[in-house]
Amino acid sequence: MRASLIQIAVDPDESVEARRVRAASLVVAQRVADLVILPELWPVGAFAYTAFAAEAEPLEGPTHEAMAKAAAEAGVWLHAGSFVERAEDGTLYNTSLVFSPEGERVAAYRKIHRFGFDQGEAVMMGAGEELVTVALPDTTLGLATCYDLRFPEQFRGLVDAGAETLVVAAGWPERRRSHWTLLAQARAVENQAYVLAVGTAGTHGDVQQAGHSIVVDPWGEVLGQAGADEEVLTVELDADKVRATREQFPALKDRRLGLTSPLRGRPH
Ligand SMILES: O=C(O)CCC(=O)C(=O)O
Repeated sequence: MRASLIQIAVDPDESVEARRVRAASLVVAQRVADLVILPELWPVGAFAYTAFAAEAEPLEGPTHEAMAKAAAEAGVWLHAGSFVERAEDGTLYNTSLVFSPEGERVAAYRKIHRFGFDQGEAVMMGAGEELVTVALPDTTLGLATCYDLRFPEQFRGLVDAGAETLVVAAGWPERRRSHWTLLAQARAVENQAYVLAVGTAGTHGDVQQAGHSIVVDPWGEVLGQAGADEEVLTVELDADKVRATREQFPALKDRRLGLTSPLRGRPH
C-alpha cells in the first residue's frame, strides 16, 4: 500500500479558497498512491484562531465538496485532514474527513483533545466524543488530530477497535518538534502499528510550523520523514507487518487490565 502525506504550507498571504484549490490539485497529482493524507486545519491554519469563526463551514461545505471531488478524480482513499466545522447547533469542531476512491465520505472525526489550555481551540471549539476507525481494503485506520498524539489512551482505544494504521493530522509547532518525532515513534512501538503523522509547513498565527511529517513502522523504525517546507512524503506500507509484529512480539497480549488503584495513606 502506497501512502502520500501532503505537508502543505499554510501561510496567511494565501487565501483559504486558493489553498483549497491548491490542496485539491496536490491530491489529484497523487494518483499512484492508495492513501493520501492532508494535515490539520490546512484551510485556515491551526493557530489562526481569530479566523476560525469566519472560516467555519458546515460538514458538507466547500472543503468537503472539493475533497470528495479530488478523491474521486485521483481514485484514492483520502484522509482530507481537518477543517473548522460549524455544527447545526452553532458549535465549532476541528473535524477530519475521510473519502473513498469513489468520493463518498466514509468517516468524520471530531478532535477529542482540544489544544490551547485557556485559549484558542480549547475555548472556541467543542470536543469530539467518539473514537473513529475506518476499514480500508488492506488495513484499518485509527484517526487522531495533533494534540491527541499526547494521549496514549486514545490510541490504545483505537487499537482495541481494530486499528492497525494510526493517522495523525497535525499543525505541530516547530518549538516542540522533538516531542512530535518522539511521540510518533512511541505510539507506533507501544501499539505495534504504523503511524502516519502529517503536519503543515509555513507560519500562521505567528507560530512557525514544524513540518517534518513522519511515517513509523510497527517496530518503531522511521520509514520516512519530510523536511520543514512544503513536501509530499511517499512511503510503501506492508499491512502484513502489523500482524507479523504483533504475533512475533505479542506484548499487546500481556496487558494487565482492570488493576485497582493503590490505596493511599493507609498503613501497611
Ligand atoms: O501538543 C503540542 O505540542 C501541539 C498541539 C497542537 O498544536 C494542536 O493540537 O493544535
